[in-house]
Amino acid sequence: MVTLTVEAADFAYGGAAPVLSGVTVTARPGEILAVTGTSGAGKTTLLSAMAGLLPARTGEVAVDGTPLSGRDQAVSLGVVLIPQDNGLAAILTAAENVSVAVIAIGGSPADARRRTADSLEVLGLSGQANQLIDELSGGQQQRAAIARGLALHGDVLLADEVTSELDAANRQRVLELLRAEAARGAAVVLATHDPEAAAVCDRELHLADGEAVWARP
Ligand SMILES: Nc1ncnc2c1ncn2[C@@H]1O[C@H](COP(=O)(O)OP(=O)(O)OP(=O)(O)O)[C@@H](O)[C@H]1O
Repeated sequence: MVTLTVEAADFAYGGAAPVLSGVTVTARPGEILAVTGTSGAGKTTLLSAMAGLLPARTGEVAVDGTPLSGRDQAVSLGVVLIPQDNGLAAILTAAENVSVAVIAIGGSPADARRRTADSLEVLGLSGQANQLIDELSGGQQQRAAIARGLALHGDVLLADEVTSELDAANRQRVLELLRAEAARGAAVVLATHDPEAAAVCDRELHLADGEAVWARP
């Protein structure tokens, strides 16, 4: 079980003014932290920084006290990102997308087969396992990306707008799966503009006007 901390951090792209300034937040094991805000408020920016993809201009992002230096190191520390654009390889099947990711973090082929079948099943995608991503609907692709994220059994799970294309039943199922991830000890962060999704999270950090304030500490 690990804790991810963001300490007095500014996040910016290139030489531009910071998107977010003075952000301090902790993602704790066993909890779901909601990151909310309107479009463009900086939710993806914050999750990218938590994933090791965007360095802090000032301040620090750390996992159990180890400052993040890049995505590969974050992966080795157990930080899993389910990106907003799903990040799936369109020319692979749903099952291949999940299996390749499990093998990339050191899983055996047998492990990958088992975790792939399990994670696709809980997301209701067993019947689509061997379909190419290109052949899936937007909501099915979103669920395949979530399956891939769950199959990695991360210590930190960063979920960026993962319910945006889902119907009510699937949204409910995904929120329950995120809760189960927290229950096994993961620190879960959910970026969302959906107030109902945010409401089932343990705490809520709201982004607005370049700052992060606690809506529910
Ligand atoms: N790669 C980038 N280069 C430059 N600016 C960027 C980049 N990515 C995002 N931004 C800018 O950072 C700001 C925050 O964007 P971000 O994607 O983090 O917001 P968001 O809250 O996730 O929005 P949405 O809900 O629409 O996904 C926006 O003004 C955006 O234009």
